[in-house]
Amino acid sequence: MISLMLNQLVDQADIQITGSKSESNRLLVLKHLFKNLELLNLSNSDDTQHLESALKRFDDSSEIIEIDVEHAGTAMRFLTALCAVTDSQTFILKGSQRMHNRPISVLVDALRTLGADISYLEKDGFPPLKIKGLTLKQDKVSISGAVSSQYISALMLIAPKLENGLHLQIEDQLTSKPYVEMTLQILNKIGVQYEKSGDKINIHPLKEVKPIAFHIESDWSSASYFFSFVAISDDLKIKLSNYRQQSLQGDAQLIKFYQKFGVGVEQIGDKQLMLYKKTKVYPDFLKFNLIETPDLAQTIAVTCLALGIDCELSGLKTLKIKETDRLIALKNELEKFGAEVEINLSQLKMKTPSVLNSDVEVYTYQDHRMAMAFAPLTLLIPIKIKDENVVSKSYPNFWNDLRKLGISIKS
Ligand SMILES: O=C(O)C1=C[C@@H](OP(=O)(O)O)[C@@H](O)[C@H](O)C1
Ligand SMILES: C=C(OP(=O)(O)O)C(=O)O
Repeated sequence: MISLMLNQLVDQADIQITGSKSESNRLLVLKHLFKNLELLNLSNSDDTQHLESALKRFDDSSEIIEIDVEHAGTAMRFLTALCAVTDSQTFILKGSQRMHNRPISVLVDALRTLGADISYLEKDGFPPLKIKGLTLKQDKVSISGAVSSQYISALMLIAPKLENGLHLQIEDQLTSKPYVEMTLQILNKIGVQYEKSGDKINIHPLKEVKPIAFHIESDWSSASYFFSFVAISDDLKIKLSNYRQQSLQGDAQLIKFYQKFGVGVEQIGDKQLMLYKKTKVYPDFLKFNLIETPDLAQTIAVTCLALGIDCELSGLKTLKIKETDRLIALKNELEKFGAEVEINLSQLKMKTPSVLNSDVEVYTYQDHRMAMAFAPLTLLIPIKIKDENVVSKSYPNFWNDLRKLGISIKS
């Protein structure tokens, strides 16, 4: 447990966040498949490190290669597809207890349709998995986009290595769409050809890529906590390095969302953004659909709480199967501060209190984003955060970076 307290808020802080974990994890898989990629500004998140260590294990000579990705969702999903096409090796893919309760049958069924040999080792539909790598011959599959976009990205990443590429038909409403776009754009940058028309994606095979250096933009989901700090502050400025307003990451939509919270963004040169407080006039009520940006839900809910803005956040159906059931976790913790929160399967409605309760201990439910989303409340009241080390899943330097704002952090 740590106690956070505002010492003396600085006028301006310079924050350097490492590369996007989503871009990093896609590129690591592609580098494994195509070799010729040089990756700059790779994420230092646990999730990326788990994937990197897992990929090193592919050279093991053991009969069965056992890989543990702990809490890393993209690593679990991307490796499932990659192991399935790694001919003549057998893998056991497992994760944390939570990972063993995050569904994977949509991806496993799609890979089986393509000819993969995958079996469930415990509960049907969930990791751990046993995967016997094969050369997959099929090239057509339909897959639901409603549960997680990561299943679709996983298939797209191995697609150029399939003999005839892959014809994907996405069924149902696609969640987290910008992550699928990101995968397509990254594939395209390394030379993979594709056609996309409505719910159909056709990815062409590619034998090899020309040597290419890829400069990974810093992580927009991690930047969200600083947008929240600026929104809650009177006049804080934060300079973020390695960001562009035009991004492969859907969470760059933060700029649009945080305009409503009075945050302005100025581009400095090619690669830096300055966040500043533009206005202190906000609406009393805000409605956002976050189906494209689920990782921003917690940050936005806490900013609303801090600014006394009642809100209705929708498009949150997938929050239940992330690091924790984020809808329940949010309701529990927002209510500790005095908010009235109603949740259903895909929505959160909040009525904010006129004064925030103090002396609150925020529980984090093994979810990095619970810890980081609540931290900006420190600008208003001292708070305590339980199991603070969870942040390393995506942003290991988070607490050190908060010290740069003038916040004292004591264990
Ligand atoms: O593809 C990716 O890199 C991600 C996709 C999203 O997951 P879902 O598609 O499961 O919503 C997002 O929440 C996750 O943090 C990263
Ligand atoms: C949901 C997340 O990650 P993943 O699904 O990759 O575990 C996240 O980082 O918020």
